[in-house]
Amino acid sequence: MDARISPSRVAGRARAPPSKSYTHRALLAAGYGDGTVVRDPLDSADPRATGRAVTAFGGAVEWDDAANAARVDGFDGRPRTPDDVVNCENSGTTMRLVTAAAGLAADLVVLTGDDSLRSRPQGPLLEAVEALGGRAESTRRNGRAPLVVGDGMEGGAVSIPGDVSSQFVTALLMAGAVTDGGVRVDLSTALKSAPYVEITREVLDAFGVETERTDAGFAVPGGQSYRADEYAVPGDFSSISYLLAAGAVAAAGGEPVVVEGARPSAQGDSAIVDVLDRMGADVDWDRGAGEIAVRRSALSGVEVDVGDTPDLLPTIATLGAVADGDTRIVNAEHVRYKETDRVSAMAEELGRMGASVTEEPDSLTVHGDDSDLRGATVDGRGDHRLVMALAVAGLVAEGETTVRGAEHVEVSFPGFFGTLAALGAAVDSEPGGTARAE
Ligand SMILES: O=C(O)C1=C[C@@H](OP(=O)(O)O)[C@@H](O)[C@H](O)C1
Ligand SMILES: C=C(OP(=O)(O)O)C(=O)O
Repeated sequence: MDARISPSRVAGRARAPPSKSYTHRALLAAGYGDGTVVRDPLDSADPRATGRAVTAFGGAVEWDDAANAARVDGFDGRPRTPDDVVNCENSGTTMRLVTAAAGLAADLVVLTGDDSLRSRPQGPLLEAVEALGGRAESTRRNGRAPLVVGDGMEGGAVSIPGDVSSQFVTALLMAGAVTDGGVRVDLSTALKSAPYVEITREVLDAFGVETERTDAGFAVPGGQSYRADEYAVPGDFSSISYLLAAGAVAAAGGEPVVVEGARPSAQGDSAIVDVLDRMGADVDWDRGAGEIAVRRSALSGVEVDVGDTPDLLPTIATLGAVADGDTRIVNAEHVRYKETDRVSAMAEELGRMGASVTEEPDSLTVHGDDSDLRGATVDGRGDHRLVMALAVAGLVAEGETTVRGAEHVEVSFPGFFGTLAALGAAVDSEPGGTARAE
């Protein structure tokens, strides 16, 4: 599906969708337990994949849209061996978290995913599961899915790199809690995306599962049970970043875009508020009310370290194309291991729209002074974050922008185009008309 975006002004209130990261963890934690109602879950493609894995492991997940809840019956401890392969589709979080869970199964579990997911690195996690006494192999012996995992992983200590994916740590902590001996994860290189491990620890704590920071990494004592009657998911700051960016570049003169559902949590991506502030945006976060207001203002380039916040790179790159001066996004190599290589994909696609961008292995610099955004046909490359960041650029490009593969917003923010339209953006994301709020 194509989305066509014409230059627009936006204003009004919008609600952030619930957090994808919290939803994945809550569904799987509920699966490790004996039953939980997950309130305000993100009902989108990636959490649905985690929900199906919980079901395959012997639990049950009922999505109740009317009640805004997912009712989970857990498999209570070690998962049952699934009857069929587990397809994680496009979701890296699902594949990593489910790989460690599968390591606990008595027999073998086969995990696969779409083309993108089967190209993403899993090797260090497979080695860790093997070091803990399970079996974990890549069928193509290239460290990528399809995977064959199982054979009753036990507890113990493992060393893994921290600069490929923090999801390996999350996965081992979640599974380690139900082993007899617990799991200690020592990091052999500095941890990137570290706030995501704090999200994990926050969710596990809410399910009564204790974790620890150690000198070399993290540990989880064994013999624990996941227990929570209810768990409520907060709003998603990666999704919020697109709405705030839309307001910062395209809000109608003097009028704010107000994003609701922005309560403080462990999400590193709340750093988008600080990034916008440093760029000169008129942005105000009322933490108590969970609301962020942003008005359009002149933006200036800044340097942003995305070591902790890889998912913000596409949003910041778009902001950089609108700002004056250079926006340098550094510490970004791990952003290449996502649904696409987002460093080079954003360089190329923003380049098609007239942005001047310099790509280096670990950084992306957008030269705002040499960037004059013009409408173009750009390719979302099957990556939800590219689609959303390029759509925001389309709000201020001269002429019409067509984003290919717009349906991929389904992964994390299914209502994205409707939300933009309700704010007043001229967006046509369906055959037969331009959606614009009255
Ligand atoms: O654990 C999570 O929920 C996530 C961790 C991050 O990945 P990495 O740890 O692989 O950087 C992030 O990019 C991803 O969108 C979600
Ligand atoms: C990288 C992402 O998610 P995952 O790793 O779960 O595919 C993302 O949502 O940007």
